Amino acid sequence: MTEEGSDATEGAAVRKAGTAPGPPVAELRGAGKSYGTVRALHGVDLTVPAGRVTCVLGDNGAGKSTLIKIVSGLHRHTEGSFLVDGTPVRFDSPRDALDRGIAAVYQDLATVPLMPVWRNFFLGSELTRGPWPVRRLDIARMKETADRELRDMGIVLDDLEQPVGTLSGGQRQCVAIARAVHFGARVLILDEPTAALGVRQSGVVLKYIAAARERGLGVVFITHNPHHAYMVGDHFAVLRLGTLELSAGRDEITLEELTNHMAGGAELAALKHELAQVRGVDVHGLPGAAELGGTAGVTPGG
Ligand SMILES: Nc1ncnc2c1ncn2[C@@H]1O[C@H](COP(=O)(O)OP(=O)(O)OP(=O)(O)O)[C@@H](O)[C@H]1O
Repeated sequence: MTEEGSDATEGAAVRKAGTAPGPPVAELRGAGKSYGTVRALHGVDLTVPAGRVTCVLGDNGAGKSTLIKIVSGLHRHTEGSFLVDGTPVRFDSPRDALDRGIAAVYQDLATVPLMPVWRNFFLGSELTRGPWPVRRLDIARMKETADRELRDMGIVLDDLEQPVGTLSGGQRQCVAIARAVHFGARVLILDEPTAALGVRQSGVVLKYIAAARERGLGVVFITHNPHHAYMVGDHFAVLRLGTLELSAGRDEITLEELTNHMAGGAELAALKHELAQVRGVDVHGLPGAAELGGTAGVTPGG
């Protein structure tokens, strides 16, 4: 695969700015989910417009997985509402979500490592030719289509016959993104796509996130990395203990403020104070309470 612009910093260059967001494809209104007595998510408002990257950030246990499970049809919300194209929905399965154009790409991708790239691209939706009962796999058309779709997303592989397991983690994510786009996704949910990747591979994935947006998809980018989020994000939602702590457009928040929100503001200041008592720990680089208060103008949860 040729990886153009594979430096993470180039992600910033491909971020589209200044155009009006498309209509919301998916929308959560006061949505929440309880597992028995555990309230994993509560009162969350989130809009996923076409042609925009909506970043959902949060620490471990913040509720990110629960949120994507609701939007991708794995779990049903137990409070508030979930709308697709302005109509309230309740999905029974990921298949229902896919039928409405909502596709999720998970960290542990559902690919078969030993199968060629083109075969994985069409896994479960193989093209066939000829009449029943002599219908056969249309290998030529699958290869040609996979090649075209990958190229259209700027992904050039030397050999589509290579097993998908030989691709890097970033390349596999890209194939999964191109696949979702080909099969008609309008909303792409990416669950921590850069979590296990180095800087270079993360840059590649960020580039394809931007490419999906350029093709008019609404992208939900789940991450705990504010730097990655800020390179491509148009809107930022920070979850904390199951509620929306912050919801801000790109022009309403700086990277520094977003990072401070993710760091847990007051908690980090308390941690700094505590660590300052420990010999051998340098806390000079950590922001103090004063620096962490700089998010005025951002509407929490708005
Ligand atoms: N099936 C479940 N049954 C009971 N509690 C659950 C279930 N799934 C999640 N929770 C709880 O809901 C809360 C939110 O979890 P969730 O997995 O959505 O967070 P997360 O932000 O995705 O975290 P991580 O980054 O660690 O995956 C946690 O307190 C978790 O323990």
